[in-house]
Amino acid sequence: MAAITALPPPPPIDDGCALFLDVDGTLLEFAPRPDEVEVPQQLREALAALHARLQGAVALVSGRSIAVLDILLAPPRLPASGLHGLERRHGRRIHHAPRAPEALDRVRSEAVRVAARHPGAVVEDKGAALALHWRAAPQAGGELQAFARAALPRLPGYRLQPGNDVIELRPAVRRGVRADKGAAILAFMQEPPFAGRRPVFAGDDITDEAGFAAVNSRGGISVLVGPPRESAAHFALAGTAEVHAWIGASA
Ligand SMILES: O=P(O)(O)OC[C@H]1O[C@H](O[C@H]2O[C@H](CO)[C@@H](O)[C@H](O)[C@H]2O)[C@H](O)[C@@H](O)[C@@H]1O
Repeated sequence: MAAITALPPPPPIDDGCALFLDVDGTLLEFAPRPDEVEVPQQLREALAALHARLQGAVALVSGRSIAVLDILLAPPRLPASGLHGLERRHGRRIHHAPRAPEALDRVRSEAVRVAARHPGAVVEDKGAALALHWRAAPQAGGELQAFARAALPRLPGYRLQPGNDVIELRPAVRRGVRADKGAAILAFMQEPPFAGRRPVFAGDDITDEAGFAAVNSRGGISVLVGPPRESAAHFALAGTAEVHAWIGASA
């Protein structure tokens, strides 16, 4: 990875692109809690217009579940990958995330008890994955991260997924294959209408680095959203408002 000083803004999205978009921190402004995000109507309209213009080659690639993405952003009901690449939907094809192991129930209950000591901390149940949030309770960050690290050995096949004021416990693989945002993007790129296009991916978080590497490997356009940091991305936008302007101008 190269150190980032000032990356240029991305070029316009043209008709030959396949567009992949992270959600929180990229399309949506961060909120204190996961269920408090606001979705501008103009964003829905821009996504629908781009979906039509790119002949369907627009997908959401998120740490959220696809079910939650549909609640937040549909219509349009876009192709999507959820849970950091663990699940994927394209048309009627659905690749489900692994089942949650029984041990996760106990870990979740214990996490809820830890979070309850810190007003504002949130335990987000994502099925096979568990997210521990401290955006509204910064003092809880150390304890929640320590809890997640200590719980990891009780969940064979799981890994830690650090993020923006959050740490997640989630399966590392799906059906024996590494699951991350890069793998999800490359899977979409094997299917029409994505295949043969130039991939474009915008994201803000550590989990998005796998997506940047994937589109870079295909000669695509990788866009870091937010303040400069070490990243594999080749382009940058300052925040969600700039993302909205970029995709809005291409819709
Ligand atoms: O890959 P993404 O689409 O960016 O999803 C990453 C995580 O986003 C959500 O958490 C983040 O956004 C919340 C709402 O703004 C915020 O409260 C939290 O601090 C952020 O970490 C979501 O809740 C997670 O499940 C996603 O994995």
